[in-house]
Amino acid sequence: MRPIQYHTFDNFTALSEALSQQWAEIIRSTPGGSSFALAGGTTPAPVYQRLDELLAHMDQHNPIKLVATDERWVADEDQQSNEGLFRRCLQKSARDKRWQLVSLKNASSTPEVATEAIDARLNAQLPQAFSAILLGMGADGHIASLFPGAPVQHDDLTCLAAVHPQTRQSRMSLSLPRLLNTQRIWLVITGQEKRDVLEHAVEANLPVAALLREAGCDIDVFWCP
Ligand SMILES: O=C(O)[C@H](O)[C@@H](O)[C@H](O)[C@H](O)COP(=O)(O)O
Repeated sequence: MRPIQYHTFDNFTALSEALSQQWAEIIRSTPGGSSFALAGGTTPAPVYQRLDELLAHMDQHNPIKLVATDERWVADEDQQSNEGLFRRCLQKSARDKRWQLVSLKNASSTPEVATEAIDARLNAQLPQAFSAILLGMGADGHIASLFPGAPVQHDDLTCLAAVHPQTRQSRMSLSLPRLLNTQRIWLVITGQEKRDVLEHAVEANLPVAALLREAGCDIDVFWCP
């Protein structure tokens, strides 16, 4: 199991500054292009907003590809959409066309119907390995839309349709193998409850435990109380 490196901050503003600076340096120093899988949810928005500001002052316009770790199967303009969250948080850089979003959605009726087409898009438009993935974690230990009790794929890159256990919302998620194909893993969580969940995830066999067990790189946990 790869070590977890905890980076602890007094508040989320300090956490966002540190992570976005590290992120911007990866972008700045990768002239061939970099790619990132990004979590949605309520936690990471300030990190994306700070990166947007850093991109606005960056001279190098190195190619950047973004993909959601998972997307809710809703209209783009729906406030629940993770891709919509990225567009709202990264407005300046979106306007300046500084990055390309590879969408996890299409006009299909359900994620189940769309999986094959989305997978073909991911395979065609994303590099083999991400420069970094930015994950959140639910209080139940889920990452992306890999929820407790769902079968975990260990060698199939195929994206997967999922249903949120509480909201019953349809989701499309990157699979664990595709998420693990990365040079860096950033897990961004807040509060003591989530830190405790993470620290007991392996014994409780939570979805995040598969990440801890199978990661091919160190896991950087960015945490504040
Ligand atoms: O679509 C989503 O909701 C995310 O991708 C999901 O995996 C999220 O990271 C966790 O549910 C934590 O969400 P919070 O940051 O809102 O606690």
